[in-house]
Amino acid sequence: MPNDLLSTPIETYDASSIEVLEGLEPVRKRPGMYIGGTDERALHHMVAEILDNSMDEAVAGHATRIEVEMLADGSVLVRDNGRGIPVDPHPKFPDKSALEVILCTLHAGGKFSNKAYSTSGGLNGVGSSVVNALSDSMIVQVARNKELYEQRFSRGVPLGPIAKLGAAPNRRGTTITFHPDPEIFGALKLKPARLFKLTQSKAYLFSGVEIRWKSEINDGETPLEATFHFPNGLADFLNQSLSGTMTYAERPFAGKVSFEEKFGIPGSIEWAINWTQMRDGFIQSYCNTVPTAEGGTHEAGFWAAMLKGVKAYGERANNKKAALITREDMLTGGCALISIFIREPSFVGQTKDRLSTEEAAKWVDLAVKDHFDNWLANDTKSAGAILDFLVLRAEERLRRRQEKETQRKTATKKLRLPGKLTDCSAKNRDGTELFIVEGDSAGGSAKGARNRETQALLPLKGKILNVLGAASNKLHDNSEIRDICEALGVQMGTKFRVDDLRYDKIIIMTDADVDGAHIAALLMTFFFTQMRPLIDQGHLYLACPPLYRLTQGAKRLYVADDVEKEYWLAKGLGGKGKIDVQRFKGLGEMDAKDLKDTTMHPDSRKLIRVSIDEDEPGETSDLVERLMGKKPELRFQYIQENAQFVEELDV
Ligand SMILES: Nc1ncnc2c1ncn2[C@@H]1O[C@H](COP(=O)(O)OP(=O)(O)OP(=O)(O)O)[C@@H](O)[C@H]1O
Repeated sequence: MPNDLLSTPIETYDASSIEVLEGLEPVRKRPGMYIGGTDERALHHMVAEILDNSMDEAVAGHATRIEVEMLADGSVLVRDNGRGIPVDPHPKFPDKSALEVILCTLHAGGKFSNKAYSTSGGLNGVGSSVVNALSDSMIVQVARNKELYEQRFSRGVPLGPIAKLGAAPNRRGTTITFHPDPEIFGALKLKPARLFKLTQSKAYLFSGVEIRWKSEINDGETPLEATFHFPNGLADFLNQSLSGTMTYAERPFAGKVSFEEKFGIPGSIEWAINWTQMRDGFIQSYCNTVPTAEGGTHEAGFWAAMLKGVKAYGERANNKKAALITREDMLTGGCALISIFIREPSFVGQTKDRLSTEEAAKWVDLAVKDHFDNWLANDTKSAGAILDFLVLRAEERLRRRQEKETQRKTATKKLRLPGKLTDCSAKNRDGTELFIVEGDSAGGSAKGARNRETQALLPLKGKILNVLGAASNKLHDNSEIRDICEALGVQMGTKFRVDDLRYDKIIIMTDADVDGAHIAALLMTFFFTQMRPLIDQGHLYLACPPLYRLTQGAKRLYVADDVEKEYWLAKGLGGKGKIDVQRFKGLGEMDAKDLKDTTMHPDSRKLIRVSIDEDEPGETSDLVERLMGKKPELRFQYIQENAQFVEELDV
C-alpha cells in the first residue's frame, strides 16, 4: 500500500483515497492498538476485559457471584448476578437496544459519569466491544426485569436483533460466552492455567465476591472446578504467594483504608507486605482490580509511606544507619501487593498497565503511613527484624557501589577489555549504557551519536554463535561472545554475577530488518541462557531504530514502520511540497545526528526492556525455541510483536 501510494499519480490521490473505518472495523484492522497485540497476552486479556465488567458490578455492590467457565470448544463463559446490561432501546439510537450499542460501538459505556458505578476498572467504554470485534462468536444473555434476553454476534456484527427467550423470574445478571477469532489470533488457544490464575486473583482483590471456576478442558494441572472467596483479601493472597518462605514479619503488614472515611472521597486502598531474604522482592499492584504491571502513582505512594515509616522507626530506635535505607533497599526482599479503588483513574494506554492519576500517590501515602507507624510500634519483634534486614541491605548496596567505583577507577586499566569496545568515561556504573551494535559501519555513526560520558559501544561482526545446543567450550572459544563478556566484566553461566556488570543498561541495537532481528534474538537467547539475572533484574534492552525518515519542506519525521509511514504520507507533515521518503537500510546509513535523535538520546528514544513474563514460566523454553527456530521471519515477527516477552519503557 505505501509503495502503491507513492507510485500513484497525484491526481488520483483524492478524497476516495482517504479511508474511514466504520464501526468496529478499526479494531479488527489494528487490534494491537486496542488490546496491545495479537499474542497470548492479548488473547487472555480478552477474558480480563469481560471479567472486569462483572467485577465492576460486584465492586459497585450489585453482584455477589461470578462464574468463569472454560468450554471444550475454546470459548469462555463469564456470568454474574449483577444488574444485567441494559436492554431497553437506546435514547440516541432508538432502533437498537443499549446492549447492541454497547457491544458494537467503541466508547459506549456506563462508566464515564459516576451515576452507575463509583469506582470501576472500566472507563473507556471500549472493552466489551473490542472483545466482540475480535471474536468469531459472542453470545450475550441478560436476565433483567424477570425476562431472559439474548443477542448473538460474530466479528462485531449482530446476527439478529435482541430476542426475548422467555421468563426468568428468579434470575438476574449478564452471561457472555465468546470464542476468540482464529483470523486474529491464529492457532493460539486460551489456557486454563492462566485463566484459573486470573480468576483467583480477582477473588483475592475483592473479598465481597465469590467466584466459581469450571473448566471442560483438562490440562492435567488446573483444577476442573473451584470456588474462590477470600475474606482476608490481600493478606491471604500474600500468604499464599509466600507459603513455604521464611519471612521477617510473623504476619504480613496488611490493611485496608476507606478513602471515604479518611478523605471524604470514593475509593479505598488495601495492601499486604512482608520481607524475606529467600527470594527477590516484588510488588504486584492493581487499580479497580485491573493489574497495573508497570506500577504507577499508587506504588510510588506506597513505597514513600514505607520508607518514611521505617526511617522514623529507626530514628526512634536510635539506629542511625536507618537513614541510609533507600527505596531500592525496600524493594529488595520486600514482597508487596497493593490494590487501590478510585474513581476515574487515568492510565497509560487501554491495557491499563500504569496508573497515572497523580493524587493517588498522596492518598496512598497518607492512608498507609499511620497504619505502618502503628504496626511497627506494636509488633516490635517484626519491626526490629525488618529494620536490621533493611540496614544490612543498605550497607551491602553502599559497599558494592564503593567497590564498583574503585574498580572502575583503578581496575579498568587492569581489566582486559576488548579492542573494539569504545568505553564511556563515567567512573561509576549508575546511569551507564553499553550499546551492542550490529556491524562496524553502524558503530561509526553511533560513535558520533553517543554521550561519551555514559554511553559505550561494542560493535559486533555479523551473527554471534547460536548458543542453544552449543557446547560450552565452543562458547568460550567464540570471539564475539568473549568480547561481550569482557566488555560487561562478567563470566557466563553459574559464575555470572550481576554485581560485576560494568554497565547499568545493556542495549541491543540492530537494524530494523530480518537480519537485525535475528542478531537480537541470538543475543537475547545468549543472555537468557547464560546470564539470566541480567534479564530478571531489568538490565537488558532493545533499541528501536526507525525505518523511515520523511521530509516535507522544513518538516522532518522519523517513523517506525510501514503503517505509520502510510498514515503520515496520507496526512502530510504540515510542510510545503512533496514528501520525501528515505528508508534506512541499516543503522550505518543514518548519520550521527539522526541516530542520536531517534535511537540513542534518552530524552527522545524509545527502549524496550526485555523481561520474562512471570505468569508464564512454562513458556519460556518455548520462547527460546521460537526465537531460535528455523525461520528468521518468526523471530522477526516475534520481536516486532514483542509485547509478550518484553515491555515498553521510557517512550
Ligand atoms: N457484566 C455487566 N453488567 C452490567 N453492565 C455491564 C456489564 N458489562 C458491561 N456493562 C456495561 O457496558 C458498558 C461498556 O462496557 P465496556 O467493557 O465496553 O467498557 P467499560 O467497562 O465502560 O470501559 P473499558 O473500555 O475501560 O473496559 C459498561 O460501562 C457497563 O455500563
